[in-house]
Amino acid sequence: MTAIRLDGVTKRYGSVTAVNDLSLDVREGEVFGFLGPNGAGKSTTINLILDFIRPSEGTVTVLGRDAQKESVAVRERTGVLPEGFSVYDRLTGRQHLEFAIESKETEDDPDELLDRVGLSPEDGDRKAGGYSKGMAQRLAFAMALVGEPDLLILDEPSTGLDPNGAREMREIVRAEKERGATIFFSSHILGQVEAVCDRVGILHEGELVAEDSIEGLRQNVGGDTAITVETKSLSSDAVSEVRDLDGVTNVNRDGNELFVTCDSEAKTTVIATLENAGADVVDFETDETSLEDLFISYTEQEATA
Ligand SMILES: Nc1ncnc2c1ncn2[C@@H]1O[C@H](COP(=O)(O)OP(=O)(O)OP(=O)(O)O)[C@@H](O)[C@H]1O
Repeated sequence: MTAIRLDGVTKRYGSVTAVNDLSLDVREGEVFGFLGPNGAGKSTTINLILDFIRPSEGTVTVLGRDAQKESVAVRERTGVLPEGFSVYDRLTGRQHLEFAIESKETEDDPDELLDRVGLSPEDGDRKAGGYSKGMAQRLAFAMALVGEPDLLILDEPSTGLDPNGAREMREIVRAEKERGATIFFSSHILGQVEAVCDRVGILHEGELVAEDSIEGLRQNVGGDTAITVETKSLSSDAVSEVRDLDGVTNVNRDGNELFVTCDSEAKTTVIATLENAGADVVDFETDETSLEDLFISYTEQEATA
């Protein structure tokens, strides 16, 4: 089954065409990165998927159901982390989760959910109005996870998260995929997307200008990629595992920092391999220029077409 299918979808706001004849398939069980510069139409697409707005033309099918006619059934099976989520100031973190659990009529344990997103039981007791940006984002993520949804829609999920929080978010995304969920991950931060996504779609001025694996897209740009990984602890086993990966051409270690040169296809697995091998990854930096090139080459190609 296809988790999300958009077929010839157009959304107009007066003279503005936010999404133009968009056709897109997100496969069941994959992590799909939805990329695009500001104003490309990403939020509009998410709002169409969730039936918050209606298309001017075309059809949207989610989890095998018509997104408009069966929106309630769709939302029951979908967890959403909206962009710019604002908390209810007077409710505690735990009350937010209790509310989400009640709405979805599930048996989740709020404290387990808090723990999963790195919030302590004491944080859960606090009024969310006093939360930091990152804490509020973690809470929103926990709310999206309620009820083991078949589909997770994450709109700019790393907003407000420090590198540690972003890493934890990636781990949860991987765990949710492992559980069998489909994850639709919208962002304009390429590095975050490529560390977890199986495939990406690049949206530009309301049109899909590319739909492929990051490796596939990157092959069009070509060249080796450099990754600098900062860790808190790095075992020699983890370093060896990275060295043994196909496509890794060079690995240099300096204390807890690792410098990896690899071809485009190996890149996605380097961070995952390190994290799976128990390395405590604090932050990583990829060859941003080539990522930018990738993005720009697709978005400018269309602009000049
Ligand atoms: N309610 C609305 N009324 C009029 N125009 C709108 C409305 N919502 C979106 N648009 C326009 O549609 C286009 C796409 O906007 P959208 O918010 O979907 O982009 P986005 O990719 O999510 O951008 P960002 O990364 O900045 O969040 C923009 O030109 C925007 O101004």
